[in-house]
Amino acid sequence: MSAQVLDGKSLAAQTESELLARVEKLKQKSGGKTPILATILVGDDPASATYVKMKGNACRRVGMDSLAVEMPSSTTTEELLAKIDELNSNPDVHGILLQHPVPPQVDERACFDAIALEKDVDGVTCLGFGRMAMGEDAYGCATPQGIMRMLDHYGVEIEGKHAVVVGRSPILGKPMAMMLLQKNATVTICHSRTRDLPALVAQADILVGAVGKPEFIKADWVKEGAVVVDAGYHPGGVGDIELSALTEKASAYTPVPGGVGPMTINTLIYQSVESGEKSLG
Ligand SMILES: Nc1nc(=O)c2c([nH]1)NC[C@@H]1CN(c3ccc(C(=O)N[C@@H](CCC(=O)O)C(=O)O)cc3)C=[N+]21
Repeated sequence: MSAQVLDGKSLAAQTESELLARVEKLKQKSGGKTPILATILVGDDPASATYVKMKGNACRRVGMDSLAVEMPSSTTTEELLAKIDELNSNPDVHGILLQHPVPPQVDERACFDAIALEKDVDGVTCLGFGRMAMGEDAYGCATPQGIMRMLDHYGVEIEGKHAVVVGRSPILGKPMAMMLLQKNATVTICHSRTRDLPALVAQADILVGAVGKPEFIKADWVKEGAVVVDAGYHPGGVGDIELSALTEKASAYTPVPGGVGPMTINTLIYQSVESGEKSLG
């Protein structure tokens, strides 16, 4: 049997039309105001610049504005902290995205954590993570939250399932594991020191590839009927999982491109609209 495609691109497009209506309503209520997402790009990495541009474009498609902040690759932690402070106290800004990665001299964790909780629509702060992990109200980290929204939309059952997350990065694997745990999955987190990764992957009812290495997870490790989520994004349109060989074996999978990527951006925009509604509505 061939697998169900968890189409993130079409779900994101469908959600955008709902968001457009919500932003329109907010504008009427607030005398023409619109939610604003501030995007911060530090340095001149072309891939990061492209992603940030895509995020700004998505804002405009739903009728929001974005405020694009660009800082040179020589930026210090202090300079970036000062910029974040300024955006925190700007009442017209409802969300702040600090694009990862920042240049090596910048303390990325300190800068993420300087983002005010109510503006942390990308879900990168320790406080937001901790609240989410405890089941308290917080904006979820964009990529894993986008994956959760997609699993929910396509009716993938999570409770009681064995979810195996390969990768433990601060804005992907770690929050992903906590979100799946929150939905009552039994969660295994694998990483670079894990012994016998293939044997653990083979146990997954839900497999999440979040290692950042092209096709690192092999198709023949995966259990028949697994739900396969590929959060990797690499040049040439491949993910972290050998997906082409899985379209018959998995029960469902996220394509690359068109799966997790569009849902990441959509979640950032979705949460920015929510933040705008909280302060303008
Ligand atoms: N603070 C922070 N938050 C992030 O969410 C964040 C980040 N930093 N740094 C980099 C990663 C990467 N990321 C992607 C977003 C969209 C696509 C995406 O839409 N990809 C398209 C293909 C895009 C293309 O290359 O044409 C797709 O998968 O269909 C991919 C990757 C967000 N990230």
